[in-house]
Amino acid sequence: MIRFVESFFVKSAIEPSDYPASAYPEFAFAGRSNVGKSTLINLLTNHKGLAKTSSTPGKTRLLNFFLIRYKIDDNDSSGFLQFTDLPGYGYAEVSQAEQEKWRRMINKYFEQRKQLRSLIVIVDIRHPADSKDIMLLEMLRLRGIDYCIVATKADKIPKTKVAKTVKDLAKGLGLKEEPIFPVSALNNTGLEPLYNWFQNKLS
Ligand SMILES: Nc1nc2c(ncn2[C@@H]2O[C@H](COP(=O)(O)OP(=O)(O)OP(=O)(O)O)[C@@H](O)[C@H]2O)c(=O)[nH]1
Repeated sequence: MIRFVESFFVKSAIEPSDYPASAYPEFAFAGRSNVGKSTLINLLTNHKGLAKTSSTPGKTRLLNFFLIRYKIDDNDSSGFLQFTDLPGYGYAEVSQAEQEKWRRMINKYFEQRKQLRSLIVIVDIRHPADSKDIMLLEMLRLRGIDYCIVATKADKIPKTKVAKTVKDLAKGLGLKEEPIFPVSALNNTGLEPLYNWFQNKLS
């Protein structure tokens, strides 16, 4: 199984000319503000302070690039990949103009970042598919960008309801073959299928 054994913050950027030049396979994380994006990055990398976490929505407004060293035990291989933490979208107090700025920033990233392997779209398991999530998925489909969904905060609903909630969410988001992974950062559950997914994307 793949493990992320070392992780480093590389830089923050807005414009493509400032993106780090390295061409390692890249995975980007996106989602509405406060869904638990930073928490998920920290959990996956087992590095608490890597992405800043905060209970105040809308803290992440830049693209943050991270370098990750991975190891795969099964075949004794290792290598590097990059994570990009994309700014959160859809916080309540943000104006139309700010949202348009966000769309432009993200579109530029999708256009320029040829090493982008896949996007991890993060949603809160308790909230039905939101128009902002759907808009992002449409952008990805139009560009033919691969993605999966992570439904965070699975601990906030009864265990017996997780499977049905995930099914409804997949339907609401218009998913076809794309996987959806329920995860709880509080209980540290649901990560193995996601690690598996990363490993498959690298092979
Ligand atoms: N119960 C529970 N709380 C979680 C989980 N994941 C994240 N949280 C909490 O949700 C809040 C927001 O988490 P963040 O990781 O800062 O969210 P974010 O999406 O990075 O937020 P922005 O920086 O605003 O984009 C924090 O209080 C976390 O502790 C989870 O799986 N379960």
